[in-house]
Amino acid sequence: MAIVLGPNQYGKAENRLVTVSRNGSVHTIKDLTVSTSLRGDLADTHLTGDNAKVLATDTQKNTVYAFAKEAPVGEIEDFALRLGRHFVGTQEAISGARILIDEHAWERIDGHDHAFSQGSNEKRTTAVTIEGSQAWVVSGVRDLVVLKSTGSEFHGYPKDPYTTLKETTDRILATSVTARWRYAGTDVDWAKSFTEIRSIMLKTFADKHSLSLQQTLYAMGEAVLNARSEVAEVRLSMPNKHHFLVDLSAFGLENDNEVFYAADRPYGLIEGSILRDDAPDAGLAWSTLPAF
Ligand SMILES: O=c1[nH]c(=O)c2[nH]c(=O)[nH]c2[nH]1
Repeated sequence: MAIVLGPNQYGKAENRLVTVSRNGSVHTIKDLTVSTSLRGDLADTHLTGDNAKVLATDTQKNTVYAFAKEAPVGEIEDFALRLGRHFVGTQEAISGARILIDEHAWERIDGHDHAFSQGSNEKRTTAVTIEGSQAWVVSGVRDLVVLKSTGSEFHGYPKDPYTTLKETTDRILATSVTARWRYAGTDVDWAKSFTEIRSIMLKTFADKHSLSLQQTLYAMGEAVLNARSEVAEVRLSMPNKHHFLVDLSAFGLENDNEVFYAADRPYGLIEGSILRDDAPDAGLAWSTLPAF
């Protein structure tokens, strides 16, 4: 029996980067969380502590901030591709890179030039993987919280000795969408693609009469693939944020689908992938990302 080093990567996680671009008194801000991970010929440092091939995580952090000054950050996918290609292209021992970026949204306060409010916790995300000269881009959105107060039913499920859930033809459906979509290539208008995919998912959530959150999840992914040819696969993770009807009968009150208890846990967790059956091979696109 021999003990060997398995897959490994290293980098600086969650660099918080905020940039201000000025056009006179009109400012634009970008608020990013950037994580870098490098892979390659890294056995020596693990086995003997020889760091000759280890680009320090501190250097990786500095590169993130220097790159933000040397050229406009632009779209998160472009920034991630720049960083990943730089590390792989300039460090002989480094054959691959994984760059994760979350973009935190800020909105202008009332059209103000340089004051902003953070309206929601929603994040635009990207995960770029570089291996040699190849690149894969998986972008997405996190913490996109949505609710519809009707247009959702749930019934027809098996009743076993432990089933207490009542069937319903009218319930609240609420979730916090984590979506990741894999692009077929890298020649993409990232900003336009993001905006349209987000809006397609929201419209489908709103319009689709739901018989289960699973059906809604599939419909959202299907709608994205039907409308956006640049996307090969969509993975969705959607907690069912249950809203339980409160029993008010003890007070002689009838609850006509008006008063709910919003439970925070436990929650149903509905996850799935929707893809084209002729989608190009995923390669390393999903490596080290959560399954959904
Ligand atoms: O849309 C739903 N899917 C389920 O699988 C499920 N299970 C459950 O208890 N409620 C729901 N709702």
